[in-house]
Amino acid sequence: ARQSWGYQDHNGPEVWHELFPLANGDRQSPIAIKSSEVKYDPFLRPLSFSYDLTSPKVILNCGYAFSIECDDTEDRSVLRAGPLKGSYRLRQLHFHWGPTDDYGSEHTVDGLEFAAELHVVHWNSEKYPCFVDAAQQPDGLAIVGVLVKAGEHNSPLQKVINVLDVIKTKGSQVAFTNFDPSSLFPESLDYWTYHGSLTVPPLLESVIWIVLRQPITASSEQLATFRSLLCSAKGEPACCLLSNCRPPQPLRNRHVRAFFH
Ligand SMILES: CNS(=O)(=O)c1c(F)c(F)c(SCCN)c(F)c1F
Ligand SMILES: [Zn+2]
Repeated sequence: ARQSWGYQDHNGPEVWHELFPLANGDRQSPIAIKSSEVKYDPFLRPLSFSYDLTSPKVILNCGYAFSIECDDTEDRSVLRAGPLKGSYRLRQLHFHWGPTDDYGSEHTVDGLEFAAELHVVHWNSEKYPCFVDAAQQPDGLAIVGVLVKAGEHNSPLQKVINVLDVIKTKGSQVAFTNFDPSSLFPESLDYWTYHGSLTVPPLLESVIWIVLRQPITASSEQLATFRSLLCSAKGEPACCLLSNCRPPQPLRNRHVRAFFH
């Protein structure tokens, strides 16, 4: 069968459109945020979230990233307000990164690339019965994006990094609970918001993006641990997951709104 998608030259973001035509859609993510072109929207509200420490259940290496998967069978961890109507249930969180500390975020701000980016994924549990259905709808998902700058050691992140050696190969997973995803948020919850998509195939255009203005930091050693994960399964020739970031996509007929002046 044809190689599935990935991040190498032969199967990376530049050729995803061959298998996933939505790659050339008109509300693709990520985007390059230009602060001079965003519009302050006085009707945007502060973000409101409440996360239950026991929602996270496992951490897994899915081959193109590692993710902390949460129990989303009931409304225990939700995101509300901000640009959203109704409440969105926490599903999972994961990171994107690059081969060096110089780039690896997906969203960029005024041309600035960050070392990595955290995505906290939620789905509209008021309107849709499950994540898979919500992911097909224009208002189905809400993802909080947090930019990660290389710098100071990040101690809440270290709890996640400590288990990465146990999920080195694609398909491996380990129990991971008693964790508060908001421990990874920066102090300011100022955000930009726009309508976009998943940034991996199938690139579904179902995401209300909420990108926090203030980056968090992680040390170079912590970022290097991300790159030591393997995109190969156990028993296969080892290949490191050096980068899993999609470059910015055309804004087309979209506006980015700011919660702050
Ligand atoms: C925005 N980042 S992303 O890479 O496109 C991405 C993922 F990696 C995800 F894993 C999920 S959850 C669906 C799988 N269980 C998601 F909604 C999502 F949008
Ligand atoms: Zn992501």
